Amino acid sequence: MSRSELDRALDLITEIPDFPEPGVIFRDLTPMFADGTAFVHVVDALNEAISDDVDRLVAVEARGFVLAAALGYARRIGVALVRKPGKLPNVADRIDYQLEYGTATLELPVGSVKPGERVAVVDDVLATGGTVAASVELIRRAGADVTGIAVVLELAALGGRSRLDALPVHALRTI
Ligand SMILES: O=P(O)(O)OC[C@H]1O[C@H](OP(=O)(O)OP(=O)(O)O)[C@H](O)[C@@H]1O
Ligand SMILES: Nc1ncnc2[nH]cnc12
Repeated sequence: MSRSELDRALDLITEIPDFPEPGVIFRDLTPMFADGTAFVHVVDALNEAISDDVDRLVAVEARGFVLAAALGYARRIGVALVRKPGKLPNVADRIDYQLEYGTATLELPVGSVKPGERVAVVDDVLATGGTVAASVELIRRAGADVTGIAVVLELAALGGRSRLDALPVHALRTI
């Protein structure tokens, strides 16, 4: 894939000022997800960024699910669906964390990550890093190893990378 095709795909991400609250510039990836060509290029680029020896993907509700589902299908590996609270009937573990705009809780389904597995975390946006850091903690508490993190967009000013214990973070675009 040429760089310009991926750039064209990422250029579909739009900036929405003051959403979901005043002062936040929200990066809306929905136009990129809605464009079939862009979606293919973004998923292919994420796939290249994730090491070949990964046993499982972990994704966070909701936008992370869309990316991880496509990647899991392409690789023929399973996806652990880390969810917002109150959705899962069988919770293995839960963690509270800070978001750019508020606080949140994430829950890991029972049996979705197994001890000793090599896991990559997939999400759309890395902002403060709270979401990915919480996912990494859930994975480690389940006894698995996080080998890397792949995101579409990194908001560097929010310092997410520094919260991730020097884990390899691959962002398709950093702004
Ligand atoms: O690095 P952080 O500061 O933690 O922020 C990044 C997270 O924020 C967004 O999720 P959001 O909670 O808005 O949920 P959504 O995917 O359901 O829209 C985004 O999809 C990431 O998961
Ligand atoms: N500014 C932002 N835009 C989109 N998703 C986000 N998640 C956290 N901060 C975000």
